[in-house]
Amino acid sequence: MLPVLDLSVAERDPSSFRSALREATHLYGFFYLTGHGVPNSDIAEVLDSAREFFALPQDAKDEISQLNSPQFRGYTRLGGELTNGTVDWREQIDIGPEREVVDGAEEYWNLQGPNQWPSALPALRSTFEKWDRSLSAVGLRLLRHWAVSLGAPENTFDAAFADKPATLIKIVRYPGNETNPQGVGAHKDSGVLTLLLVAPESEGLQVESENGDWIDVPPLPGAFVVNIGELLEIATGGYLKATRHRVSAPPPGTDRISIPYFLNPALDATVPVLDLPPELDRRGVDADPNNPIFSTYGENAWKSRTRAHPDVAEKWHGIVPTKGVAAQ
Ligand SMILES: O=C(O)CCC(=O)C(=O)O
Ligand SMILES: [Fe+2]
Repeated sequence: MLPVLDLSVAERDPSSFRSALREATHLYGFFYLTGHGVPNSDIAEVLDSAREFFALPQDAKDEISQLNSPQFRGYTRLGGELTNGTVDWREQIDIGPEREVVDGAEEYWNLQGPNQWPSALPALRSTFEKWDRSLSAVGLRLLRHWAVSLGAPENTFDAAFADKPATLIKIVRYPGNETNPQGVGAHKDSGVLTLLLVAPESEGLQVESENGDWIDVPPLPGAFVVNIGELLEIATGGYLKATRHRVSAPPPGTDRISIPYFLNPALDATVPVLDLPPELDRRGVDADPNNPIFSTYGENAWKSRTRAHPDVAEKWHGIVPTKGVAAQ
């Protein structure tokens, strides 16, 4: 089982929390987080809204189809997304920061703009705006602990997130089925840090271990599953690992609901590369020719968004993305 870290311990004993954080993300790139302070009632509210949305008739969901959005926001129906060039069997809403479109935008600046909200569920917007505030606070706290645990000043990562962080929230449902075993294919997250909320009893997430085995990650009540993204791997020269993970489709007659929260810096931010203390080994960043990792967040995001949603990329941007890994 993955390590379980209790963020409330960080208040009274920061150094043991930080060592555990560094070790868990060096060894696994993943851990469960308890003691995060997000109330159970907020957790229940986002999970209930997710269920309410997915229970709407198909045309009420398609009202906010991602195909309407040059910024890759809104609803993707079953079968509308690819990872490793293979179809993922999940439906989802993508929500980002609510900002003005950039005039004459090129490449990754095309990711900035408005969300689409379903008229059938007007409360969804305020529910997820509140969720964004709570989870960004948890994520930024974790980043300060990571910085210190790696021998850097506490505020090392603050600047990249201070102005216009490009957070992405997904609300996802994987229906059980017999024909499409890939809920989402194996991938690394492209940003800095992911806080994943999983509905109780929603199985299917697996994380790749050092020796290539896949470890099951069942939900732990009240805990987030936390993992690091490619930019923290870059920032630490590979000392911290962005680990590949995947979701297999649940058994027929059941489903999986999950809400990943991707804490990302500003689109044009470059996450600082740390000078690690000599005892921490910079084992190098994974070099996968199918998955170049860019140090500017927007470039990394543009790579994964256009690969995961080639229909939006082609319709609005006239591009046929290069093949490769992407799940966001
Ligand atoms: O749905 C999940 O539990 C994980 C989803 C995921 O890994 C992703 O969307 O990047
Ligand atoms: Fe992921």
